[in-house]
Amino acid sequence: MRVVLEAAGMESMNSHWHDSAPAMTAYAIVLSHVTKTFRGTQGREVTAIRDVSLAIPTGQFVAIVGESGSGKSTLMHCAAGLTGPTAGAIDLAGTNLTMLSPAKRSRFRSQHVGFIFQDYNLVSSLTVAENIELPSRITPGRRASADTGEVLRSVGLADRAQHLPHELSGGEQQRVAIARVLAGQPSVIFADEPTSALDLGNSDLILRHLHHLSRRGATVVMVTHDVDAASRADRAVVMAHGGTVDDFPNPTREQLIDRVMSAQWPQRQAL
Ligand SMILES: Nc1ncnc2c1ncn2[C@@H]1O[C@H](COP(=O)(O)OP(=O)(O)OP(=O)(O)O)[C@@H](O)[C@H]1O
Repeated sequence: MRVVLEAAGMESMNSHWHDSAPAMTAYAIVLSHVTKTFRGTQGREVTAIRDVSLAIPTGQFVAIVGESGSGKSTLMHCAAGLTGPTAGAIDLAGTNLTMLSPAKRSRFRSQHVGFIFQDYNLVSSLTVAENIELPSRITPGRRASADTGEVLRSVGLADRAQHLPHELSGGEQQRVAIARVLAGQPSVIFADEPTSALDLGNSDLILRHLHHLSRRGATVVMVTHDVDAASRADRAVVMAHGGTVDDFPNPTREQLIDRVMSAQWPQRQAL
């Protein structure tokens, strides 16, 4: 572990995670000094994340938590290879993403990575079953998918296979998105605010599935501003102003509320 942390330049930031980490040697994701700057209209630049280093062991369920604008989505998009960093290096599932062309990066992503988005991202013209089978049908080299009926049963939607997404509630659509990930069996899963539009029961189900997936060996990165959801992860990395400011193993809701608020709004102490 020390070797990778040193490579990522992050020994001190992760010291308490380091102390309690299980004896894992493999890392699914390593970000080394990653910066992402967007050039907006009229040439104005916004640096969304700055010099971020982070190492995520294989099989860990990690939450990236922080206030709006802190850089969570940008970090996730860089780590998943959806966008290239301005500086720094990203290693995902043993492959240096920054060395790949956009086309190769896209192929790599479709073979190894699963996504769950806040707005479900289902293809509206395809049935629930077709949405679940789509990634393995269009991706050469993708691992054989699990049985569609079986994964639908596991998310409580066995009787909805032939329905279109608009015939389902938001919670049910997110359960289809989880079923799609279960079917594709990716080694790394990125979830961007997967529970923010859901009621308590559906949120709980999604979080249980994410936890279960990580226990089966998948690495799960969940971006959220919901500290309740984040406290269900093995680890929470707190972001503020484009950087990582803390890193909690087995985070509690109270720890996260306090750290997120003090990082983003230091002036509140004076009130
Ligand atoms: N394409 C872009 N062009 C210009 N600026 C951007 C772009 N994407 C993000 N930003 C800026 O980068 C910063 C971080 O944005 P990001 O979406 O990563 O934050 P976030 O923590 O995910 O926020 P939220 O929780 O509201 O989604 C913000 O100031 C945002 O305005």
